[in-house]
Amino acid sequence: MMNQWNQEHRNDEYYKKAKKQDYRSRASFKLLQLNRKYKIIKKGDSVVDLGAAPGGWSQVALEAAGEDGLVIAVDLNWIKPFPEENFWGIKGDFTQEETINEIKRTLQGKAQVIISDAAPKLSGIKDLDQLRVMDLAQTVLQISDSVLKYKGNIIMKVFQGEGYPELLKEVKRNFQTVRTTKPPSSRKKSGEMYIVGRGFRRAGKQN
Ligand SMILES: C[S@@+](CC[C@H](N)C(=O)[O-])C[C@H]1O[C@@H](n2cnc3c(N)ncnc32)[C@H](O)[C@@H]1O
Repeated sequence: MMNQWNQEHRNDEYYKKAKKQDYRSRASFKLLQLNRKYKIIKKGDSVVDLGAAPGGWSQVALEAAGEDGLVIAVDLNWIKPFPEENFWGIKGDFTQEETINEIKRTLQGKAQVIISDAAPKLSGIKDLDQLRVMDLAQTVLQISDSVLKYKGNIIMKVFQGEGYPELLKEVKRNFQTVRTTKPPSSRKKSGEMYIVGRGFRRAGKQN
């Protein structure tokens, strides 16, 4: 018998839309809505998608960046490849240096955009989970230091709680304009928030 979560999920408007429009996840609509509002990904952009499986955000990024763009998708889990030649999947842990090096090798330069919908495995212990969420978000910021182009953009998922104000401050130090937002397709009862940063301005990094 179907449990309550599955039942609610299947009745969900965005779940149905994702099925109908051939998106791999309902999460696709979050990036669609964020990108429509903030114009983060443009044609020809190189995009690094951190925590990308099963690939719903990558699909949207591929559409937004077009055939002259590049999408590199990284996840602990295998991501079924897309037919587009400008898609590159990496199975790996982005907290590990070898994975970062593989991203850099594939990029052959730097990315205009980093998107991260990454979420750690939850233990159910609230404080520990918040710590893991914040650790992962800090790692995403560190990756932007070496992977993102000067004036590049970022979208990252976070959960409000311990460590969130400090993280937000750090994003504000690193980007010219920063917004926090919850797209309409993000479930109201979910504590997730998205930080949108534009204009990466790390000192001395002009490329
Ligand atoms: C909510 S899902 C992403 C959904 C995706 N944006 C989509 O639209 O299909 C979060 C993903 O983060 C991945 N993840 C969490 N920690 C990771 C890490 N350290 N390295 C790589 N992927 C990670 C998980 O494996 C999971 O697939």
